[in-house]
Amino acid sequence: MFVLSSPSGAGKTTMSRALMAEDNEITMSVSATTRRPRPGEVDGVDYYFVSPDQFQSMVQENALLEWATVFGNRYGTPRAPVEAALAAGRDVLFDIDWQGTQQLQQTDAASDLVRVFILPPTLAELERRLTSRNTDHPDVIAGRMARARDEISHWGEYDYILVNDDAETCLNEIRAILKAERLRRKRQLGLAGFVRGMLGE
Ligand SMILES: Nc1nc2c(ncn2[C@@H]2O[C@H](COP(=O)(O)OP(=O)(O)O)[C@@H](O)[C@H]2O)c(=O)[nH]1
Ligand SMILES: Nc1ncnc2c1ncn2[C@@H]1O[C@H](COP(=O)(O)OP(=O)(O)O)[C@@H](O)[C@H]1O
Repeated sequence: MFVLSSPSGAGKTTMSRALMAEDNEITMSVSATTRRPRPGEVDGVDYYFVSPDQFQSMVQENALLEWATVFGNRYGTPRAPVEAALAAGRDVLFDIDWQGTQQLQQTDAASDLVRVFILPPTLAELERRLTSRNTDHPDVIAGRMARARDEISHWGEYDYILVNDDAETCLNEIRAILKAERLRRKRQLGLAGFVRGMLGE
């Protein structure tokens, strides 16, 4: 379970899309949200766009692995697709905030979790990226900047911290983390059999 968190605008979506395009062992967890779609966002691909009532039903049916309120909207991870992907031996990529990360940390799957936090090079650059993304009203951008300090204050709860200055460098660092974490002994299923076979036991 590979988690990417960052203040809004630091580059999670950019990194997630690049990773998904090149790595076919990982499945993106598509969150449900009550926020409205941005131009170009596709229902079922970027998010499941749901009403507040639909979201509340998902909470009550225990259909979400974790959920949180961010910028006045509700966001949550549908449980079934994640459990199916993990059961099939696939890795799962989560673009979720610190609240969701803390909730995953409290589940039985905590030892499966790899938590990566992406920092912007500066707050001024963060604001520039939010503005140049051209997807949010200035009031919304101001709200996201106001929350950035709060989000950043949780950096100490993550396993890896990256500064997304140059996008390609940051992507390379993410690839390196993923590679190393996949090589951990506990994640190499079938290794014991491989070694037994090699030793002729
Ligand atoms: N806890 C939790 N946070 C989520 C989920 N999906 C998205 N988020 C977070 O909600 C915040 C806002 O996401 P979004 O509206 O797409 O804005 P953006 O990240 O600036 O593009 C980001 O910090 C996301 O990581 C989720 O399923 N659970
Ligand atoms: N390393 C980078 N250098 C310059 N611009 C970047 C970089 N990484 C991302 N961006 C741009 O910044 C904006 C915000 O990135 P995005 O991935 O949407 O952030 P998040 O998902 O964390 O909110 C987008 O317009 C994206 O193209």
